[in-house]
Amino acid sequence: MMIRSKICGLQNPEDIQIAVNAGADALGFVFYAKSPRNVEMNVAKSLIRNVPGFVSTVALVVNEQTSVIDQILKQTQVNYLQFHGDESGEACRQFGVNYIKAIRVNDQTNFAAIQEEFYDAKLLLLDAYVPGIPGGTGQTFDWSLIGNLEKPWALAGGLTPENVKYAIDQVHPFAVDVSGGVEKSKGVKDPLKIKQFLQQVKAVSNYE
Ligand SMILES: O=C(O)c1ccccc1NCC(=O)[C@H](O)[C@H](O)COP(=O)(O)O
Repeated sequence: MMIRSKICGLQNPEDIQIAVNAGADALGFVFYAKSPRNVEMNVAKSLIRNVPGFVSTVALVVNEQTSVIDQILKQTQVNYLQFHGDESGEACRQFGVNYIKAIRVNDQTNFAAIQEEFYDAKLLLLDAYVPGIPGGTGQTFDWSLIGNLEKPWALAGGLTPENVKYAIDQVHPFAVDVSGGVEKSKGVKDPLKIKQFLQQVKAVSNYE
């Protein structure tokens, strides 16, 4: 089966080009001022405008005001919203735009309740739970905590070119999502690691 991939935290046209050419299915843009990967609206607008068709663009937000999200949608015409905070299902669906809900998994995570709350999410994105950090932690989590999910889900959290094949073999996600694992330093993408990561994902996809 083909495993879908998203490269997250993109901030410049060069890295986008590398990711697109190497076959990324989706590109993530962080709209969260506290993140080293944050993109200003005008920059995001120009970056997203130049992403070719059939490559999805995703705006990441954390407990953001409705008016700001309205602006993101209006200015960038991004394809998906990805919610990383404590947003309810109702808060996520109020924009009438396809959305992804990030779930920071720990031993308290109730997968049945999540599936019910976010029944119309296009994907659930399972990420590491690190207190006080909403995402992009670079940490893996205990994959044995992943419960039954009927809807497609993406594995995130601490993935790298070195461990992504193993991770896919272990938990069989619909998609994988990476940020820190394809960086040289916090917030600075490494073109070689982006290519290697996507090559690894495609290699698994070919034999699965
Ligand atoms: O990247 C950030 O800084 C960030 C900040 C706030 C909310 C979400 C954020 N990123 C989310 C992601 O990039 C994804 O969850 C990613 O797949 C996981 O990150 P990583 O463990 O660094 O690969």
